[in-house]
Amino acid sequence: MKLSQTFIRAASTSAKADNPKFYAMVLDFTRASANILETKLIDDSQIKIGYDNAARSAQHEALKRTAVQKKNDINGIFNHMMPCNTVLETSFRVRMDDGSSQVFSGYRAQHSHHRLPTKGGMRYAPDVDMDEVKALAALMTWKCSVANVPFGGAKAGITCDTKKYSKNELERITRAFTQQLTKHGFLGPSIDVPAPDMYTGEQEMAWMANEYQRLNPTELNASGCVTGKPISQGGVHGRVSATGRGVYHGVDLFCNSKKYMDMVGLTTGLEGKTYVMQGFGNVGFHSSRYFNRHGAKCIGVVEWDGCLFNENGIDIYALDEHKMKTGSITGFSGARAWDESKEGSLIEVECDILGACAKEKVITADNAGRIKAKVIAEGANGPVTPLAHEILVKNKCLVIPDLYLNAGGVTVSYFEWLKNLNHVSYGRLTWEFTRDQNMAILQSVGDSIGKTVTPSADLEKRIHGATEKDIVHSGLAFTMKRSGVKIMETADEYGLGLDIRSAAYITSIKNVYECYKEAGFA
Ligand SMILES: NC(=O)C1=CN([C@@H]2O[C@H](COP(=O)(O)OP(=O)(O)OC[C@H]3O[C@@H](n4cnc5c(N)ncnc54)[C@H](OP(=O)(O)O)[C@@H]3O)[C@@H](O)[C@H]2O)C=CC1
Ligand SMILES: O=C(O)CCC(=O)C(=O)O
Repeated sequence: MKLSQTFIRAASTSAKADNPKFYAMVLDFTRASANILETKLIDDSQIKIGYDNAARSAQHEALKRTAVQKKNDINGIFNHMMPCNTVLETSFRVRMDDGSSQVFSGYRAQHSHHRLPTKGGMRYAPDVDMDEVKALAALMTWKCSVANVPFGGAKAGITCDTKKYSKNELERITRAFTQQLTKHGFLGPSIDVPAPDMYTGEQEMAWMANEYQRLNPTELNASGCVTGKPISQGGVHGRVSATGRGVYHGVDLFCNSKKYMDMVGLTTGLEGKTYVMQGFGNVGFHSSRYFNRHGAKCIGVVEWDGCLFNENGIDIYALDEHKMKTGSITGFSGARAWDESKEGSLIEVECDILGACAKEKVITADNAGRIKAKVIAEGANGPVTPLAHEILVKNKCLVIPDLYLNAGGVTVSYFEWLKNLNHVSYGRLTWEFTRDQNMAILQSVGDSIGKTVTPSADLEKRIHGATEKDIVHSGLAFTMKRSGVKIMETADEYGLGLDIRSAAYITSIKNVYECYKEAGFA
């Protein structure tokens, strides 16, 4: 099928009430950007003849090919890149605490095998289905690629409402699903490596790793079958807060760009900016922590069961404590309850930044025109539909897109997986050596000036080598900065203005395209 025929804006046609299927929505974004990239790739292949012999003969060959042939070559690869490579839908029976049994549906989609293992989280929610898991798996491919994390994309889900099950039942559900994934070849450190997502966390990852190790007792790298584990099970420092920390780095990068802030009419820097946070789970809470630490003020929190507002700022630590104790943000005394039925949607209030950190399709063509925030931080996967995205860009809103902004989680998962394969924690081999080396430098300086040089209090704190936490934090900051800058360069190169989503997709698709192209195929 020709690319131009395939890449019709799927969501636009299926979006009467702007409620596109999630997978169609991700394909829509991907295809729109692939179309832009296709034209550029054809133009770029009108190359000048250089001096290197191998390059020259390839260039002569390229010159002989017509634009149509080039387009067909590109389409051949693009068409292979779009659909999910392999999917698993399985049902399994679990014993409940009262002795009865219940059947659950579980899904795993591996979107792209251009790099292995495939990687992506696992969510438990009452409405999870194959479409949602495929959409999230595709997003993982583009996310890993834009962040230069060497994995293909995948995602898993189990249709279940975690609030209805005991801890023992959740453990049996997780172990049973792990058995299914293992049996069908959808789990393993070199095949497919899940991680936390909505309503899963360290505990579920620990059960999964333990079950996989039980089923594969001789597998040396077994603990690398899943990331987001507790430290005692081979986890890495910093994974729990990594997605939120990455959200902060991405928002900080764009908010410190005069060019982007001028486009949306804000001053640079996070200091003094107000924000509303939708979703106060792992991603929402940790993003808020870093926003606050850098001077931003949380004026509203939105959850499915209630909303809070305080124009003087919400103490997010106290709110977290309250949610831990009561299971909900409602009833928190540090802010007033916002009544959406009378006051309208809280995500539509005047603020600088809206953190969309709950779930997909929360901003659609129906409410996009009423959003007043100048920056939307997509901590969640897929919070904005394609039609809403167009409206927001037209209204001069900077949407920092999911595939880039929430890549901090998978980036640190990558570090955890490497730690598991290396069987050694970060910093262990250099800790003492770095201290001795730094002391030797001070001694040498002292000898040459004839004085004893003692380390300052600050140097004393860092005189040892970097800790695991230091390495993870700096690796994450570097990744977010490098990919953010690359996306800005792509936006400039293609003249995309505030359409950072297309810039991120183009950057990402191009990486995967080059990987397939250079690998060749028989
Ligand atoms: N965890 C990770 O590392 C990563 C997660 N993401 C994405 O971030 C998003 C959130 O995930 P995560 O924080 O891990 O999940 P959590 O389960 O920790 O948190 C989800 C939060 O959103 C709230 N919520 C659920 N539905 C709604 C709704 N309709 N409106 C407002 N709030 C709602 C939940 O409330 P309650 O607790 O009361 O039910 C909860 O506070 C998802 O899209 C996920 O795919 C992306 C990258 C990595
Ligand atoms: O940490 C990971 O492997 C994946 C996290 C995830 O599911 C996501 O980024 O959406």
